[in-house]
Amino acid sequence: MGKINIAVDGFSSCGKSTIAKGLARELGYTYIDSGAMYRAVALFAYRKGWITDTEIDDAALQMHISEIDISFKTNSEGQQETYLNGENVEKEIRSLEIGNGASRVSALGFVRRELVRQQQAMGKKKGVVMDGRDIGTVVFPDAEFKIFLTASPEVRAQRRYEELQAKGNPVTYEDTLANVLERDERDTTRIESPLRKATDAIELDNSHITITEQLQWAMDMFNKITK
Ligand SMILES: Nc1ncnc2c1ncn2[C@@H]1O[C@H](COP(=O)(O)OP(=O)(O)OP(=O)(O)O)[C@@H](O)[C@H]1O
Ligand SMILES: Nc1ccn([C@@H]2O[C@H](COP(=O)(O)O)[C@@H](O)[C@H]2O)c(=O)n1
Repeated sequence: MGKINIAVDGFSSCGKSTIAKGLARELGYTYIDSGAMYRAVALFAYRKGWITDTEIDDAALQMHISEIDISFKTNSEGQQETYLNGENVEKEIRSLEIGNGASRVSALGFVRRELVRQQQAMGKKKGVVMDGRDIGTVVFPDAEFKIFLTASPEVRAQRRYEELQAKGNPVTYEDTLANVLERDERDTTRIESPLRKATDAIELDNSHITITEQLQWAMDMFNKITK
């Protein structure tokens, strides 16, 4: 079998990018973080003043959506970083605030249609591991291998809290848990492409397994599917 596309979906902060990056590294595939694209759109809208605590100026965002150019580059340490109109925004898009803004702009149909179009173009030649919320259901419904990752909200919040602390981002565990729960609620209940497990996805609850064990599980599944 030639190269395939791999879809990794699941709840916020459950380890999707960790497992997707690991698979891409092992297989020599391209990793694409679709959540970073929604985060970049949110950052663009924040900077323009189109997102407040209570509202989004969706008319303005829609009118200017074609001005948003999102790309990825690999840095000298081999890490993929997100660029918004040529500017490296990797650090800025990882805050809880931008994560929350991303989950708000991602509910807008015109935003989803534009990003899904770009994501499908990236997967045309196969050999892509993409993580997100709608990869197995909407972006690559024909992906040969689909993973649906879960973990308890408390485990996810603790992991994200430790990660942000380590990066010098002074968040509290309580705020991190609230962010995870709020995004889960919005992502699963929105009208446009809500987070769902694709019927042909394989589910993994990684609450009590290590990063190494989950990658081994994914590689075993990949080998079974492609043999
Ligand atoms: N099995 C695991 N055990 C312990 N920590 C893990 C495990 N998997 C991932 N992590 C850690 O959990 C944190 C969140 O992981 P990751 O960024 O991969 O999640 P995500 O689902 O891609 O998040 P987001 O929804 O924000 O895109 C990271 O700090 C990562 O190192
Ligand atoms: N395919 C996707 C990916 C992401 N989203 C939304 O973006 C938010 C941020 O994504 P992370 O993966 O970086 O956490 C997320 O909460 C989703 O609302 C999406 O809708 N579809």
